[in-house]
Amino acid sequence: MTRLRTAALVGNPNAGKSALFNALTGARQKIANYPGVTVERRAGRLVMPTGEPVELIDLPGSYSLDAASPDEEVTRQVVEGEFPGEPQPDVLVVVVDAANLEQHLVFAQELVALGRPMVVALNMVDLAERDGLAIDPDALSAALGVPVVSTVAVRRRGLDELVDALGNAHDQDVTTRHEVRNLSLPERRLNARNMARGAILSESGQHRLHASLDKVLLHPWLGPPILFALLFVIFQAVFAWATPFADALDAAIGALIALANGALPPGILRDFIAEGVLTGVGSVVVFLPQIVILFAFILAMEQSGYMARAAFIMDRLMAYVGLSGRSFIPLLSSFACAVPGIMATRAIADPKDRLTTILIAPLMTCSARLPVYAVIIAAFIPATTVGGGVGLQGLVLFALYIAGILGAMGAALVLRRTATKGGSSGFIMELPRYQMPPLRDLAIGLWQRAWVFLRRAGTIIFTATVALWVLLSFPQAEPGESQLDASIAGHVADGLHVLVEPIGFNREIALALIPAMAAREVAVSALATTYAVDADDEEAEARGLIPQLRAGWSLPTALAFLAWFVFAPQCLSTIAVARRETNGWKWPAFMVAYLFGAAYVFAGLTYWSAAALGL
Ligand SMILES: Nc1nc2c(ncn2[C@@H]2O[C@H](COP(=O)(O)OP(=O)(O)OP(=O)(O)O)[C@@H](O)[C@H]2O)c(=O)[nH]1
Ligand SMILES: [Mg+2]
Repeated sequence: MTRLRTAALVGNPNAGKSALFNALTGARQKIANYPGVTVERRAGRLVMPTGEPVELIDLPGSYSLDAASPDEEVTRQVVEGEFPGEPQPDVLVVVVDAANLEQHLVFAQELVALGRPMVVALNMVDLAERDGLAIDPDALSAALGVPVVSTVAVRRRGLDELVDALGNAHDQDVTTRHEVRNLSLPERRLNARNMARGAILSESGQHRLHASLDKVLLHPWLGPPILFALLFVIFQAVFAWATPFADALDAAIGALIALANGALPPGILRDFIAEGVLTGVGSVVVFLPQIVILFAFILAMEQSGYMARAAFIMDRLMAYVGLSGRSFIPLLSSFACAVPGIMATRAIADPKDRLTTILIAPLMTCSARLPVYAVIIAAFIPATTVGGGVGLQGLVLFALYIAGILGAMGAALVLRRTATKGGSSGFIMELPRYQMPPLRDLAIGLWQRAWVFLRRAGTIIFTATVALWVLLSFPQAEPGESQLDASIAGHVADGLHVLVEPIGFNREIALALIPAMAAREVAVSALATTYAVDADDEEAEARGLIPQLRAGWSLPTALAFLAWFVFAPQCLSTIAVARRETNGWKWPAFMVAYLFGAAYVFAGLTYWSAAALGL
């Protein structure tokens, strides 16, 4: 008996492979209630009851071994042992959705026909039961000729049995499975229907509630306004609910700065800690509550199954600009961050669709823009309500998100007629069932997002801000001279200022844009640090960023700054991932050029029209 070394989770999209992977290995892979979440292979360690470790591999969902999209190709390669640098998995764990059995058995048969040792995880039996379906795993096992174990990945049910079956499967006799070999697709479909019918013990049919929900939510006229209204509420909440928490964080950071100023002797170290670290990085950290609120909504929409409906609703709009609804999920992920968004395009089969989606993904308002938008809104947009208790600040934030979406749609429209010309493919996406988001998963997801944000603050934002502080602090100014004028950074800013002055940007903005190439939030920390370094005395320094902005910027400048960040591709990670996903520099270079061009034009238009209106 040889030792079991590797096992791979395979199956249709949204079967719960990653949920099983997380439950078995303790990993924290992203799971969400729509197809196409996992787009690359991930390995983790599963410890068998004997104490032996097994490498468990989570794979992208797939409908067959004839790969249609880049993510499905990864699955095919791993399953067939062609993935570079990786041996063929010893055992396949085929994950099927119990409530969608007929459909999932089509691919399962293709896998069985490979004649490899395998176990079937009959997952989501809880949802099947909820829908009034009772399924007999033994009947299914007899029909497929492989062991079948019922599981509920999110409640950790059936995991021990699955692990046992996995251990035994390694020495399976695969010679008894000839009957399913070499069937055509229609034959497999027919077989799947028969097998599913044979395994279903009872069916009471309680799909009605969900069907009627979809009648409303997917209604051609009702669906879009409902989606729109929901997004509107989210942005209202981001401002309304976050304020007390943000104020408390702000006060805490203020207290830390006062503490540092009191405890340390005047000098370079104190300035470094107060101006560079606490003021700079702190100015970004205060936006944590807003980020958390935004993600609470996004995660709940993903887990409940509503997000896939949103893709369905958007499909028509997407078709107008030459994209399919398939692009919606990657674009939606880009609201968190364009990096996973661009990776999610691997689930798009058509190469031109995929390229277009990559090129427009950075226009979706990622969470790194939230601090930039929020600080300008807090400084320049009064916290009043307009008609019927709608908060003006939330409204402006909503408008900025819409501006990003419209920008992306406009860009797609142009690209599809020029650079990525070609017919657009049809929309095929199954709609997942609705379900209450598991609170535990929500909490884990939120914690992960908060942690990503804080880690960025501690690494990339910290580094860029400290580097800027050094350039701002040396050489030191003569008495009476402004520190900014004297510094190296000030001289660099003078050069760039010439370029951006026509679009209403001042020297501080010009300076902040340089380190903000690393990440957008750095624009905020850079401004905070610049004003703190340049402040004449401690009192001016302690006032914080928002009063400095109010005192130093005109409204047209502030609006132009917002318009700039709707478009500007200020994120090195996005550029890097675009290079990786398009295998070269051509498209990322194109992306950066067109986005900077658009940023310049739209910031300029905003500045000049605001100025003309006398704002
Ligand atoms: N109720 C219930 N929900 C489950 C179960 N397993 C997974 N889910 C949910 O089903 C959804 C899909 O789970 P994932 O693990 O992301 O599915 P996947 O097979 O990895 O999907 P792709 O990566 O897109 O191929 C998520 O919302 C999970 O919370 C289960 O046994 N019961
Ligand atoms: Mg997955």
